Amino acid sequence: MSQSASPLDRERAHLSSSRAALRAMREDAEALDIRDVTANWVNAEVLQRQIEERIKALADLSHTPLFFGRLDYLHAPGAEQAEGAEGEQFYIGRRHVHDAEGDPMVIDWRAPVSQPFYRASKKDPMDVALRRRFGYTGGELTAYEDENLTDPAEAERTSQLLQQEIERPRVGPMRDIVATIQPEQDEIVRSGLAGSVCVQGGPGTGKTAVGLHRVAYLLYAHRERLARTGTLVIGPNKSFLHYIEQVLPALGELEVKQATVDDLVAGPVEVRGADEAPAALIKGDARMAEVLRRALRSHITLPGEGVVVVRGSRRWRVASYELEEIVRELMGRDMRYGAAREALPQRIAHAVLVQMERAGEAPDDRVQNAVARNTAVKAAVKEIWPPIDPAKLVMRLLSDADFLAEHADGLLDEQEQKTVLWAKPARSVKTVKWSAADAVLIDEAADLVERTHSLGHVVLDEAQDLSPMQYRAVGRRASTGSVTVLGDLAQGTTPWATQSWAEALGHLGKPDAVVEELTAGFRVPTDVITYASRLLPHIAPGLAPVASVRENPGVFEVRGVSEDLDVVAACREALEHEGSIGLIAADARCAVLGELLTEAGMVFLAPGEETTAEARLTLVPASLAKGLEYDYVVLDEPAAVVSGEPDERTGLRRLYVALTRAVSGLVVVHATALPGELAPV
Ligand SMILES: Nc1ncnc2c1ncn2[C@@H]1O[C@H](COP(=O)(O)OP(=O)(O)OP(=O)(O)O)[C@@H](O)[C@H]1O
Repeated sequence: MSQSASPLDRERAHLSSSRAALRAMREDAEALDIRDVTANWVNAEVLQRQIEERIKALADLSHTPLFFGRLDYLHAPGAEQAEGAEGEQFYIGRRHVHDAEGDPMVIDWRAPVSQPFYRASKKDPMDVALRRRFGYTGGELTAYEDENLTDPAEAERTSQLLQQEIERPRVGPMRDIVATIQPEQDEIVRSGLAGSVCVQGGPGTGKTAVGLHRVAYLLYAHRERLARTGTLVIGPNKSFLHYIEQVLPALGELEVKQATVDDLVAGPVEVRGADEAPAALIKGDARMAEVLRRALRSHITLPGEGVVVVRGSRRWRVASYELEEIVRELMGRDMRYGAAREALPQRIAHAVLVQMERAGEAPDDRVQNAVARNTAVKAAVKEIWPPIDPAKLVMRLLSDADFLAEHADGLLDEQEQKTVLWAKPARSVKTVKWSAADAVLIDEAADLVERTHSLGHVVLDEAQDLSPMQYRAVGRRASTGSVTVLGDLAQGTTPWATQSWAEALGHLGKPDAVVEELTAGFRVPTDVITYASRLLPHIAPGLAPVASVRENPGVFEVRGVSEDLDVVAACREALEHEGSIGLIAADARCAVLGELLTEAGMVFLAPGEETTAEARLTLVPASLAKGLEYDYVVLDEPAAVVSGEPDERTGLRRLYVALTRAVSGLVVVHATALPGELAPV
């Protein structure tokens, strides 16, 4: 390229040579012939799968630019910052691209040299002279914007490209924010794997985005370790998981599992029933963990008599006091019920071996194993430390008033015990209509019997809604790993929603996690968030309102209407704007509104379904709105959203969630009076 080419042309040239380099990398991967290098077919399969994944990861996605930024360092990173040391230029993108010589063309955003792209400022330029952001239109590089971080004459200003990215209308599922992660978000994204983090942030402050980028970052920085131990993202429901499922693959991470808490504990039983709130509240209380522990341990009985082991012509007797000693010792250890049960026969056998040695025999390990398998020993173990089925244990606690009373003594009062007991005792584990809270109890019991497998890192989104027992279920899946907890106390809509992060983190087993707060709002326009924040003093006193960084003032209207057809009309008006439209209504109103939309010939989707040019309207029951966003929201009948919940505070919190889903505009339509709490404060 000639020297006279414009800077934009030069950047475009770098883009096309980077694309060519990526293509070459992909072709190299495709051409790999592994037939000669692998000794057996199992290895070949594994290797082939890795190569296929690499090929997939090297795809050049036309809608995601290969790089979005450039950093011109004053000195080569890592080199002595001596006078005269040469600077270096890096293009920052979603993945590494190198040329035929192996020199980098694009650097992964997660690499240490990329960090100043997110964090450098005039105050702390981090050895960066120039930060350049690129703007794309339909895959074409069309603009760039520079910040000369070390130039004292240049004033600090907000980036227009950044602002445009934040203001861009939303269509379809959630997208990554890799080009515009903010400094305070980046600190959370890049915090170390060893520590757990908890992020409190109001609606639209980017908690979900931060959590997903953090997983991508950790997978980059600790790929091998996490490939072994695994990562998991937990979200509130299937629609939400569907909404976020594209983000990690877009960042090149295909292996992260996603689940709801219900999915985590599913397996032993099928959930077909539901609890009334008071019962669910007690079943979700952390005291239940102790009830279960006691109930399980009550099955351990101290031996009434000793064990006699016959071997050949000799009989060996382990006296009951000796057995008792063994059992007490095992009970005193921090061992799972099942592990201790497995250890017991060996302990008894050991006691026999000691006697054999005293009698002048020289038994070896094989003899000890044989004694451990002896029928008399097995029978004793079964009696002393019987096998326990976790589901049966929970079934008995919830059906047998005496059994519950015995183990809940001093933990649950009489009324509480009555509340959790089933009206009719169950006949078998299979016929019980298990509730979601029961499944969590079974999961706790299962963990008492056998340690739950722990992952390397778990991200828990919308964490404020979990019960203490659910936190414990999540916590044991990260007992040897770390967690990222994301939530907003003001959006807690379950009867057991947490009151404080310290409490939640305690139940999760991560009391030392750092609590960070995000307050800059990227979703909701100022007028809308100001209106919604009127509810804050009633639903979460003490929490700071979100400060919107959106420049677009958005559309905001509160409209009194007289009939349901006016709601349909409001949706039709909203459809005149581009982007996605959400009609949010109390769950009980959705059927009626759905019928009216159909009669009006308007196509609509369910939450989580992907919007298309033909179908941009989603009918969202208020109970499923959490975590989602739409360009324009028509919020139907706030009073019905509030009264749809068992208590007023929950109702107002549900309303707060519904009011904060809009990116560009919110129209509140109501035929009945608005809740008084929406009056100006
Ligand atoms: N740094 C950023 N640059 C551009 N967009 C951003 C940034 N951070 C967040 N966003 C956008 O703001 C919107 C809200 O983000 P997100 O859903 O992560 O917020 P949240 O805190 O989880 O909200 P809620 O509490 O409602 O679940 C998303 O569209 C997200 O892409």
